[in-house]
Amino acid sequence: MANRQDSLAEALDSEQRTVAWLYGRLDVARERAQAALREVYGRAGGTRQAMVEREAMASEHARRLAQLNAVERGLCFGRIDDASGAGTYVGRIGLRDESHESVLIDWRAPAARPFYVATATDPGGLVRRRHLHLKDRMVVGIDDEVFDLERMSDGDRRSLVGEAALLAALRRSRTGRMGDVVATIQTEQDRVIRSSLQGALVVQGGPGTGKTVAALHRAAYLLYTHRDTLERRGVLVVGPNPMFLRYISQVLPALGETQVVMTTVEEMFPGVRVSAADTPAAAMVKGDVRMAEVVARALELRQGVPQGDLVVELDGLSLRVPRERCLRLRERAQAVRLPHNMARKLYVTELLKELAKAEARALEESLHIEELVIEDEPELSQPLDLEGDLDELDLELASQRLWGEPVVRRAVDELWPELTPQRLISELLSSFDTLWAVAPSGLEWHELLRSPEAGWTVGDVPLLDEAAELLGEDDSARRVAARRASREQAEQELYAREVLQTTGVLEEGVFDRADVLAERHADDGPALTTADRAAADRTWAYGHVIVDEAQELSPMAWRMIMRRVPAKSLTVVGDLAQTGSAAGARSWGEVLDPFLAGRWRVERLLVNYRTPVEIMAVAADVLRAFAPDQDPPESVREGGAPPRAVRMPLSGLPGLVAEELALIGEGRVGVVSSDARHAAVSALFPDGDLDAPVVALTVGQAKGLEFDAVVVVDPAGILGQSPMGGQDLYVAVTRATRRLTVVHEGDLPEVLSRLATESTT
Ligand SMILES: Nc1ncnc2c1ncn2[C@@H]1O[C@H](COP(=O)(O)OP(=O)(O)OP(=O)(O)O)[C@@H](O)[C@H]1O
Repeated sequence: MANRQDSLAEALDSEQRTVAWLYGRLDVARERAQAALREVYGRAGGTRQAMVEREAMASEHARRLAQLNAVERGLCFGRIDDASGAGTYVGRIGLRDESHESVLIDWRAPAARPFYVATATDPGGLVRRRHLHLKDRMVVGIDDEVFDLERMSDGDRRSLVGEAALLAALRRSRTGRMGDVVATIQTEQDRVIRSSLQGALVVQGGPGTGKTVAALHRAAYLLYTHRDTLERRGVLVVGPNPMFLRYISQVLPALGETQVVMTTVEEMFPGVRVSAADTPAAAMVKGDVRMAEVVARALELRQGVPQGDLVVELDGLSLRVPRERCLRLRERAQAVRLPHNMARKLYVTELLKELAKAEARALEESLHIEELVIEDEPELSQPLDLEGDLDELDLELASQRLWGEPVVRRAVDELWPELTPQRLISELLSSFDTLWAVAPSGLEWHELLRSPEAGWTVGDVPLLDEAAELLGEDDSARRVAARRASREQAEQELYAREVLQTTGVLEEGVFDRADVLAERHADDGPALTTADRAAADRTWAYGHVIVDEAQELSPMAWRMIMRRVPAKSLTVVGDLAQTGSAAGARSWGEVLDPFLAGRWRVERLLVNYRTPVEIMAVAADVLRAFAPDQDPPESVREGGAPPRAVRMPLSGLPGLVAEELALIGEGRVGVVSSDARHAAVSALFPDGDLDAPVVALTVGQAKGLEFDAVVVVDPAGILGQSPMGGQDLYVAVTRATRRLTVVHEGDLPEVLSRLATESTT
């Protein structure tokens, strides 16, 4: 025994020396990046070109420095030994020694792959995989997995240590934020992470199978492997709600990646803030793919269709353009297939010419010129043809003059108005007549009717996006402004640097400088990084898009997402058994085939790293009842507290939650209730944000999150709140990592009968 402990101490000691040395290399790399950054900012003046180059170099050094700072915690977490006895260290970043030999392998590099994929049956040349546990810069633990004991030295055999690193990681209390799992990525997850950038990858898996965490590591892997393409085009992560984005917000920065744009469907239309909710029936209709046709037809109704002849009264003249003529102009404008606001220019130009001719005709009529006969001047006696005499230049001048007349402008605007997406959609959804005229039969369009003042809903966002595509955006003004802003920014930076230099602040260190830069980034000034520019631009084409909780997206939302990624390089992450939205997915083929025609692949994750076996048994009952074609995942953890049901009024919740808190120690409690009970429950736990010990949520908000203990309130209400109530209950009971309590006032739903009700106070 003593012998074994000595060996362990020896092994820890030896690893400590290596780890300390690796941290030394990290410090050197940081000093170099700082010096390089300082040197770039120290350079004075120069041409604009030189300034631009300097800015690019400074960004690169600053990025490197940020990356080196991000990897401080757990720099090195693994070691793989092959039969030759050589050990390779795996860490969050790659490092080299003075002679440029690799001393730490980046977890994303091909050489690190054996660390993740070696198994007892297929060790891939490894004899041992070792996990190192660090606290600050100290090695505090070691886990070994041996693949070939025969080929290990005696010393190494004696020092074998083995609490599974994965289980240790899973046992930790939840902090309210998802952490990275670089040290314990499992083989099936590694396949997801390193799957090719090309095409669409669907990651289907039950709750807690690590879909989200694998997708985020995949983002970091893709950025590492295809840095050139993806830094230019950017990577977008779409999550289900802002709370979820906050929950996952620390994963990528901890992996040294800060340039990924994260958003939700509700935030995907710049300038629109969602403030209302749809009924399930309205959400269903808004998400129906036929809404694309509804929007297009509503727009067509706004394109040059007068009720009768167009008549404009101007200075006592009636300018008349026959309806037939207006319709022909409309046909011509539509034939060029430009977006509405651009085709408008064509229509307006032609219509003004028609009005100019109409004016000439009206003038002729008013003067009765055709009746004028001058005896000796037969030339002049010809009936005058003012309209026929107008040449192109006359028409143009007359058009310009007419365009200056408010009455003409009003008439033209009426026929082919310049529209914003907001106006088109708001007017569509609040007009019985328009909806009635444009909706295809079978679509429950009356569910859409709302007042013109109603707030925007999540379901409106894809409709607005659809409208924006059809309307087109004249972004020339924006591009000119961006160019101007970029010039101003370069000048401001030069000024800031000169100020820093003259005041000597620059010499105090790069972080002072970085602060100045950060301030500038926060300004209204120009966006500098790809991520900044992409996030502000609705029409940005991303290099890769990751969609999480993808089963919730409606067909209309998919159309919007697909526009953001013309190359169709996507990671689609979800679980068809958890679909809560009435407009959500029932099968991946149904969702993706309209865009990808079968060109997508699926990876399945089957192991649940979150929910203990005992709780998963309850969840499996729910799944069997409501989605019998879906299989629950297999839990790796067992021995959790038995899940329970408690019958009691809501007033008893604070006491019960306090009990749960005491039982889990450092961790966090999530109180997940039906929509109907949410207001009352959140009044009991008012300051529940993600970092608080207790947070009250609806099922929709809890999607994708996890807590040490979960209290599900009003299961019957959850089941009844929408046509997907069964799936909602499945989501609610799969959020716990350790303890599950179901609180009910009435009878416990049959599907939860496995839970014995504890008390009836
Ligand atoms: N390889 C791993 N090592 C350590 N922890 C892991 C690993 N894989 C997953 N986990 C942990 O398991 C939990 C569930 O992961 P995650 O949230 O990614 O699952 P999910 O499939 O997205 O779940 P849901 O469908 O419920 O949203 C997280 O705490 C995650 O950190």
